[in-house]
Amino acid sequence: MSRHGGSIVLARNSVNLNQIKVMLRIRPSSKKERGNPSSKNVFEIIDEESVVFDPNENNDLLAMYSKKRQPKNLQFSYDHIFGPETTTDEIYDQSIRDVINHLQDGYNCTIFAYGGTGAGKTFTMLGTPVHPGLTALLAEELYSTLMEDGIGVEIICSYLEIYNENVHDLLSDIHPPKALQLLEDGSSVVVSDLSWFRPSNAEELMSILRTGNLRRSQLPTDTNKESSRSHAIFQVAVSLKRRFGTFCSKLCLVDLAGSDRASLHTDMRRRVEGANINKSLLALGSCIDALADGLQHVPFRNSKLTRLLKNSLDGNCRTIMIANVSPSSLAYDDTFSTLKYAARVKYIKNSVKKNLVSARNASVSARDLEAAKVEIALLQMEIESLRVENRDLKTTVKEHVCVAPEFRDRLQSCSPVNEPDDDDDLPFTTRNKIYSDPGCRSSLQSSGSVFEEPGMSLEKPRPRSESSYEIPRTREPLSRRSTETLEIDSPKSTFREHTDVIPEFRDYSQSWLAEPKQQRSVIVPIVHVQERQVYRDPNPNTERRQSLTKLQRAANQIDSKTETKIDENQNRIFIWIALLVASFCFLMLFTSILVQRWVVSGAKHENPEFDGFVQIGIYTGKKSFNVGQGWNTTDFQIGELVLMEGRENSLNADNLWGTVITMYTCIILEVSAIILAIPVLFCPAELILGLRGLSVVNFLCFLANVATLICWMCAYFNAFQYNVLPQAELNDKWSSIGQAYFGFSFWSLIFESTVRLLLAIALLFKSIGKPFNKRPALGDNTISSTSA
Ligand SMILES: Nc1ncnc2c1ncn2[C@@H]1O[C@H](COP(=O)(O)OP(=O)(O)OP(=O)(O)O)[C@@H](O)[C@H]1O
Repeated sequence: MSRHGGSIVLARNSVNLNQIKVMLRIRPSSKKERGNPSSKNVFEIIDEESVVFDPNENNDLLAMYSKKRQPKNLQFSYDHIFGPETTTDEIYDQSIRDVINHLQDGYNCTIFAYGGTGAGKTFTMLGTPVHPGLTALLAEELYSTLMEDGIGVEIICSYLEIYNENVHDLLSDIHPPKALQLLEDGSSVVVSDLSWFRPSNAEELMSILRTGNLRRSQLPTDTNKESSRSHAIFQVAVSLKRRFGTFCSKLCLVDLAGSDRASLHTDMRRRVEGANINKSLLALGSCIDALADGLQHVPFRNSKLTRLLKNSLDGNCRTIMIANVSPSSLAYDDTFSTLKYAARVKYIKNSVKKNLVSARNASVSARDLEAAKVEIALLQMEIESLRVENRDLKTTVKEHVCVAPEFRDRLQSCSPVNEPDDDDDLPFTTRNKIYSDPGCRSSLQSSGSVFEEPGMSLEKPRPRSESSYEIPRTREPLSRRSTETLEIDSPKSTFREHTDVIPEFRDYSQSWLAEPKQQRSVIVPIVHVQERQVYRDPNPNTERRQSLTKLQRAANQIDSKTETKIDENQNRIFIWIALLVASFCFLMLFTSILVQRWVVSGAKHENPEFDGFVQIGIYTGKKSFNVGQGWNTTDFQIGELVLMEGRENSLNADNLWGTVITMYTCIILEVSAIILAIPVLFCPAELILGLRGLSVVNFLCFLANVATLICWMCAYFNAFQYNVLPQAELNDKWSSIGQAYFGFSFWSLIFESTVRLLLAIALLFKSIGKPFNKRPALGDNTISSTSA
């Protein structure tokens, strides 16, 4: 019972969540109202939930008998009454803050401000820079609360107005604004071609809102110099991914246009505007009446406003109505009308449900559809942003280029039109998995490790063996890049993991990009990465982790050995030179043997007119004497020299045998040096013999040469210096004592030995730090299965 006798309680308070929450906000008197003597306060606030409209004045008796209009003296109760002193912040704290929790729980929410023109709707919803409205406060808290979750939160927004019964997109740049269509979609209405934005923070959301406000139709009225001539609906869709599903909720913030008295306007445009505003508000009133009376038919289709607010009034939505009123009697009719509206709204019941899109429960219902619509809007946003990202990437790709055949091939292989032909031949599922990974390209691009240049010929890797492929070596200038084989046991690892884990890949891409563009095509790869399926661990996580650990270890080993790897191209040239030098040396040795002029000894006669000499080889010798009748030449066997009698120092057999043995050793080693150098040319050095092996062989050649030379020097000093002529010629007054000197064969061998020694040193020098003959065993630079 009211303390005001005769007043009627038109609204009752309720805590039912399905009911629309109705709040009354009485704004402070404006300057104009305060300055008007006929203006008086029409409210008496009883408590937080009750207010008396047009209360009886104290001099009741006088009023009763005077001709003055009788005060209505009506008491209204709402969920909350906010007096003129209450700030928007306080309203937010007391009644609006819960909206964030509802959104988080997956409930749709609508807050709409209702009231006559100049009653304070826009002030409440949007506010001013000094007094932020509910939208700003909600936006701030929405981001600060939801973004704490981090991953799985998406917020998008749209802003539209209904002006003269046309729906305009306030965020569209099209001018004049295009009238958008409303499409019936089951129980709800969708605005076609409405643009949605994804603000990343509250400030961005507010700037979107401000942009929309600038485009909103406004005109000054008698009551309000910035009167909104359209109904504005700002929508914020929220998607929250939770473990058990995705909550999709939507917040609608509605700032209705104030009712207008068309008769006050002479301007035709203003009259039409006013008529349309009133028409839509009337339609809203009819709907509220029908809903409050529980009628079967609610005339939502009578206006665009009611069609759009249908779900907020009659559907799955938690709705808050803020009835804005002026305290002044100057807005008496508007205020009374608003109070009645608000009181009727209290009787409307909604059916509020959570919008949970569950993977398990896929039954299609109205609320699922509602959630799906929000989801669709979010996905459309995502598509749009991906389009932009794709365009940016295409631009970036023109400046960055795929850095290695392996990378490029993989990128190529990601494309369905460019599947590698030999993919099926790959022995391991690992490789097939990588090649067929459709996310490969995007993951590579987003990793920032790999780039692709359109127009560049993409060559395939040259498999070294059926389970290996090529990747570029790093830390070498591109022009000197060589081939190496890297074995990595990575049965389940993706290519992305390769690029992430092996620093060489990244280094390569960086060095590649650092080179001038015209030089980039000179790519001589190659490191071979051999993927071997080693693990049979059924637990993919363990396997993956082990694989990554192994990759990391392999990468470290590559790092430490990079400096010691052989540049194959350089090696080939070097080995070619070594082979030519070795062949030349062998030629010298062969010529030495062929010429058989190791020692040449003069033969003097007592008669100085006579002349002669003896050429001494390994097996044979030749004597030439000129006794005045021309030269007389005879061959002889070296054996004869050994067995020769009458010599002061005979040429002993040891020297001869030593020469024969060392000479044969020379021949064998030199031939083998040539033979061994040939395969090294055509296979990786480490795999066959290695440079150091060749160096050793050449050094042995040198030693054999030296041994031969020593034999000859011994023979020279022991025998040839004294006498190489038989007794008969001695008797004929011939003598060779002290006249021997080294011949062509000896000097040729000395020259060859020197060259051979230099070659051996060069090979040794070149092979420093390289494996001796074979590449290291598999376990040395790969990770064997046991190492895990
Ligand atoms: N609670 C308040 N405190 C201070 N000033 C207020 C308050 N409410 C409204 N005003 C002021 O009253 C004027 C009219 O307010 P507002 O524009 O919000 O009205 P409205 O209901 O949106 O009007 P219309 O429907 O014509 O657009 C503005 O100058 C605004 O600053």
